[in-house]
Amino acid sequence: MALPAATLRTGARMPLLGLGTGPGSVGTWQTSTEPIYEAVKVAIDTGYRHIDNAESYAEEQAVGRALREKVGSVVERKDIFITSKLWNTRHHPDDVLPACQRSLTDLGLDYLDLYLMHFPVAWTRGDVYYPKDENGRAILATPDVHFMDTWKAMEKLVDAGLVKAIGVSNFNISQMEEVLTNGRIKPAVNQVESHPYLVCSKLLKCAADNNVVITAFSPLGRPGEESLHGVSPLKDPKVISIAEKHKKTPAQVCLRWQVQRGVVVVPKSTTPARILENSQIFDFELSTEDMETISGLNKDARIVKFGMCDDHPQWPFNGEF
Ligand SMILES: NC(=O)C1=CN([C@@H]2O[C@H](COP(=O)(O)OP(=O)(O)OC[C@H]3O[C@@H](n4cnc5c(N)ncnc54)[C@H](OP(=O)(O)O)[C@@H]3O)[C@@H](O)[C@H]2O)C=CC1
Ligand SMILES: O=C1CO[C@H](CO)[C@@H](O)[C@@H]1O
Repeated sequence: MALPAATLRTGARMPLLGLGTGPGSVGTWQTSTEPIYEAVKVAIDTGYRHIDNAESYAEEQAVGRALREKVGSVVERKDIFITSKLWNTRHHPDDVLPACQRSLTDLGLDYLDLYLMHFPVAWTRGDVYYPKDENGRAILATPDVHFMDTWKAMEKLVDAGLVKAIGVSNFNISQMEEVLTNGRIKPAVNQVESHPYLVCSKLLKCAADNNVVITAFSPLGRPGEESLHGVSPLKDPKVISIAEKHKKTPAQVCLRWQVQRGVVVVPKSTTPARILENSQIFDFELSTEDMETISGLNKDARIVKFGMCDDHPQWPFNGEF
């Protein structure tokens, strides 16, 4: 099964559907990486050809084990799209190459298809992923590292052939424009939170005008953690009604709405039946009216806010998306 793909500014094809491997809200994390190892194998057997990773998920070794079992037998390396992300504690230009090399080693790869700057905010250097002070605030980098300095170090990863494309994540419109204007290499992708309650229409327009592909993270609104964040697009009566009309599930409707407007989705599941369910979104079409109804549900409701660093000048969520 060849899944539909977006074309990056590099000419590479990025499958519109990928498997998320992130650990969910801080505080809910599982200690075992076995579910992700199993999920990646199931996903590849199901036909997924895109896996979304990050150093900070602490799951890249498990993903790497799964890839080693599948790449070369079930799928060729060139036919699978692997993303990783540079974490907030690795923004110092001297830390960028080692961080990328570590992800490559853990994933067992000699190149990444896409490497994203995970957030525009630099935290203090070191191996603690969530460095916090006694008040629970993130310890910021001192001196600060501006994201353009980090970006310049990421450009060198492309020059060195370690990554095929670079991009950003959680960058608001003006931050994305800053990289577009000042970067020698322009960002191929901006990965942001998006679901029917966080539609990001202005960002999508700006991205389309500038040849940036948008990836939606938390595309299902992280069901199961609603008590923590109160965002439940899968329970929205209009989403449910559209799903019933198409004999699909609310999750499939949320994912279809994104891919039909050209947005890449990376739903996470470690449940084989849901991994399959989330892939069955290319055999039906939403009407123009369905698309508009879903876009009309926007509430600018954000799950991933990173309030622990909202005092940083580059904290993105007071800007436009
Ligand atoms: N760049 C960034 O800053 C961020 C990136 N991400 C990326 O995006 C991915 C997805 O986002 P995430 O926050 O995990 O949220 P999602 O919206 O993908 O929700 C994941 C949750 O949904 C459940 N689920 C999956 N499929 C279904 C379904 N068909 N019906 C009902 N429930 C379902 C899963 O449970 P189960 O496993 O039990 O099936 C899991 O608990 C992450 O894994 C990560 O790769 C996420 C957050 C931030
Ligand atoms: O990428 C991510 C950023 O931080 C989140 C914390 O809510 C992670 O869980 C997530 O997967």
